[in-house]
Amino acid sequence: MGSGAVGHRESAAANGAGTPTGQPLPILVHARDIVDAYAACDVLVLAGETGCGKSTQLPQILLDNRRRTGVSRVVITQPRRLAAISVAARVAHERECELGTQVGYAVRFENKSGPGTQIRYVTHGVLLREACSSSTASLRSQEHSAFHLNYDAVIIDEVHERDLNTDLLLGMAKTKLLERKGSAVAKSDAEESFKLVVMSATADIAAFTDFFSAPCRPLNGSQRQVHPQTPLVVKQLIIPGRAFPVERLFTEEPVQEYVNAAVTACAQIHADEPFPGDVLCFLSGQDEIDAACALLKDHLERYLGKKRTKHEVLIMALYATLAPEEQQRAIEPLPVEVRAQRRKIIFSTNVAETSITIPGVRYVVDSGMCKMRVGTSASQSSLQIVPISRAQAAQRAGRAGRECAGKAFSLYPERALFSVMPEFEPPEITRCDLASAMLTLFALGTDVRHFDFMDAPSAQGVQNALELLVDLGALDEHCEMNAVGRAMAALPVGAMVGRAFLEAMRAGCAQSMAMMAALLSVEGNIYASVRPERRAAADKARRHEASALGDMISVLNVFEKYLSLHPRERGAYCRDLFISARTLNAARAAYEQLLKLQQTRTVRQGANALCRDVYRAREPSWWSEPAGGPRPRMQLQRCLVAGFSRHAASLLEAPPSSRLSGSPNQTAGEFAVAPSSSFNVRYKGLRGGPELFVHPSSVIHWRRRPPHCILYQEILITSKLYVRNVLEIDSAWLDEATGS
Ligand SMILES: Nc1ncnc2c1ncn2[C@@H]1O[C@H](COP(=O)(O)OP(=O)(O)OP(=O)(O)O)[C@@H](O)[C@H]1O
Repeated sequence: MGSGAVGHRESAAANGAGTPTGQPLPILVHARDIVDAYAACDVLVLAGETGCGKSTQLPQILLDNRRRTGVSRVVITQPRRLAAISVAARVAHERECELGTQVGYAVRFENKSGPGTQIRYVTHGVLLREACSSSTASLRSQEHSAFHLNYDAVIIDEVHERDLNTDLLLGMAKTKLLERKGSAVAKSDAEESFKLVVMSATADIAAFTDFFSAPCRPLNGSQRQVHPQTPLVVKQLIIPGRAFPVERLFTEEPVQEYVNAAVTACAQIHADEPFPGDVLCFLSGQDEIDAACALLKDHLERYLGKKRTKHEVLIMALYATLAPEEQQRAIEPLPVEVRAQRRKIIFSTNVAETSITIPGVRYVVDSGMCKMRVGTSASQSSLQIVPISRAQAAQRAGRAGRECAGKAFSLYPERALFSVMPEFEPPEITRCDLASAMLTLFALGTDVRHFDFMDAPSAQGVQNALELLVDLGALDEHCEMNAVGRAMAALPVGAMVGRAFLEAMRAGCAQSMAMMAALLSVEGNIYASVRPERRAAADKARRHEASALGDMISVLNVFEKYLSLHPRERGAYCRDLFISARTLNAARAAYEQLLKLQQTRTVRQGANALCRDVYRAREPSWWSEPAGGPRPRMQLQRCLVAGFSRHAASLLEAPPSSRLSGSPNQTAGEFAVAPSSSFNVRYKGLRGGPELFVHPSSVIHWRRRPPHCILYQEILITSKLYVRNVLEIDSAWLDEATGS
């Protein structure tokens, strides 16, 4: 291929890199412009309509034109694991190679790529961890940032989502590129010569262009310049045209009950719109999706009759925690021969919002709502159901026009796009607990105050995170990272879980805590969602393994039993207990990784330093077992307290019929026959804040008496502030752990 010519694989065309109608994807028409722009810049900001071919084609264009681009190894990030896996599978198919060879993927706890992989799809988090883990050498140097990536091209896809990891990647990559430009030393190795592409269908491309064109702007406004800064060459490219039009329809007025409205809309589409054409309906979370599946089934059976419903409609759910086989079933097309009389209706969270193509989908129903994590302090961090942004609405609608013209039915009036929805969702860095992000930065040798954020976190957010990290012992009183902090940063779990893990290493219960930490860190519920008619059976089965100490210990019981079984028996165990085999399998991978990490020097040094530094002022015997020997699980509970003390709450009042329990370990086995009235039992966070209620899914509701003091993993805000994944504790342990 001569200079200026743009390569295009025969195989890609043969395997569907074009549209089903045979016309090339818009991005392929502009391949030459892309190659030219990429060759001439440090950072390429690329925008193009949903479905124009960015995620699947761009890495291939760069690779197939390597003589001009110099790209022989490219990494491309996706916000979610489902997208990383499914797009990698599609590209492997287009390039006629086995997934994991030339084209592969890596998501947390799962790697399907090898040394020969040239196109690697990863989640943002995986790329960040890769950059950090190869940073040790650089940390010794004060001259350069410790951001190392062994790729020629780094593509950050769906950059409009602006999750925490994306923002860290953007800042680190910019600093690295500026350092390279300013450095007099010529670099020859690949990691020093990567170029960056950021892309999306719905990003504010001017903001990205400005960010990369500007010199480093540290958070504290200081003029810290390691090298004289030669500005980066930033090119902006907009790919015009979309593969297929999408007609967007809106309601006249806002709907009151959007789950019911979504079900009605799906039923109406089924009745009125021609076949073939599957429906993808966006709701905010698993509970809503389960309810919608059941409602739609009832609705269709009433109007069509059981037999016709069964024959004509396949109702499916799609969310992050679903077993991979079920996710696969939801996204794979119906056989061609049944498409003329059969329709798939998929209720999904935003896992299907960006990047992925669900073949067969022609209609989208958008509730306009999503779940978002908010709260800049760890104790107040919560999941809330909020209106989506205009960018998300466009992404959702875009799922209808992937293979042919489609329709998107929005369950909100058109005016809500401007009166209710923000243009973009607020970057996670401006609304979330920053502790884990700061650990990453400190581990990279970057003081957060010197970091070049695209959008600065609030001063309060930074303060909250620093305080938490000091409380957890990760930073000393001068905010310098110590051995405990370095160990916490090396663990692929949140800061609080990491601290509990180190505590357990010190206390001699690391194996159980590795299981617990894995369970607290995997995405998704251990308990699979159950149809209403099976709920009683599921409750009965689950109660068998449940602990009155709470949800954390109950799932640990289940996990221990699962691991003790022969792999052949595990499937049946999960089915009998209505447990998600996929989540437990992911937890097993995480558990094994944590056991390995526990042996590493950094982590061992962190656990040793706990005694030396963090507990130096305490009685040396405070950790010793109480007279009468250890009580079951007590060690573990106390270690969890050390990590989660900010998530402690005490009972405000007991229901009239209940007496307060005494010591937590005297309550085991005290389950009532039916769930208690404790749904209304109120708790108050020990650090203040609003009243909290235990989530209805908690085993705490099976107890005769609610516990006096609890820890929780997270807050979920729906009609009330619910705490989820609850553990009973003794309030005295809090004083021990916090040294008060
Ligand atoms: N798994 C698949 N099955 C069938 N067609 C697919 C599949 N994946 C992609 N395509 C086709 O390739 C086109 C481009 O997909 P791609 O994901 O590259 O687009 P994109 O520009 O990244 O979209 P978005 O901005 O929505 O992520 C789709 O519109 C669709 O026609």
